[in-house]
Amino acid sequence: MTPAEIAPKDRLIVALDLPSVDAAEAMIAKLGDSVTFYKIGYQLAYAGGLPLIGKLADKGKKVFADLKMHDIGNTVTRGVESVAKLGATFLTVHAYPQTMKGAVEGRGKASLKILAVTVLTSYNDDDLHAAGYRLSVSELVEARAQQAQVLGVDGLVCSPEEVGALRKTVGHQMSLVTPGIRPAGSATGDQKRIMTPGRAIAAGADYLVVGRPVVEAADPRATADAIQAEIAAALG
Ligand SMILES: O=C(O)c1cc(=O)[nH]c(=O)n1[C@@H]1O[C@H](COP(=O)(O)O)[C@@H](O)[C@H]1O
Repeated sequence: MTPAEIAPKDRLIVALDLPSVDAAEAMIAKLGDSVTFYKIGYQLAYAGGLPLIGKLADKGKKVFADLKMHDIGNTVTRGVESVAKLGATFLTVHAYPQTMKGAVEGRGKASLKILAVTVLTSYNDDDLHAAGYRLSVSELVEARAQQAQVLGVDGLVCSPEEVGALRKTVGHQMSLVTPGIRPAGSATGDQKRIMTPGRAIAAGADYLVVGRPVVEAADPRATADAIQAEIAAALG
């Protein structure tokens, strides 16, 4: 699917960062038909949330399995083979060459798309240096994007700040999925590389991942609707 073909509504991915399947199902009911795409990450997956992938897919929703895999190549390959049977649209792995290679092998011809997490949006240059890297965030994102493209990865997770440069590197063949989204006035929390929904879309992001600003809102549905409206306006 080319970026222009993604419906504005399908560009918002709500992160179900919630402590239980019951809490997630209550949030899904609250959001109703406002939200078509959900993300299941560590908190919900480790609380028994993986079967929700199939349940949501059966209801016509799309699911991003944010399992951020990283292990020896063979283990990643076998793990991805298992996830490919669950009905998810996207699966994350960390953007290390062996990991990405193993993930692409595990995906095979399945419909699951592999997203490589370039540099987490809670990191800045100082955090990377503290972790032992010599490159800046923008340099490491760029290097990993090039490696991901060569290895046949389907898309990248990056901050909206890198989207403009990455489009030039990978064109429209790879989906660019951006967390670090903060509607004007919402709390930043632990995110360091952030943008508003409208600016992220204008920068060229295909999908926006939003967690706390929606699931911790007093009215999650109204917040999701407002983000959808901002996305639609930015697309013009
Ligand atoms: O892979 C991700 O989705 C991810 C990558 C990244 O670099 N930064 C990031 O925040 N995320 C996820 O995106 C979501 C952002 O949540 P909020 O900060 O609450 O909007 C969380 O579920 C994170 O795990």
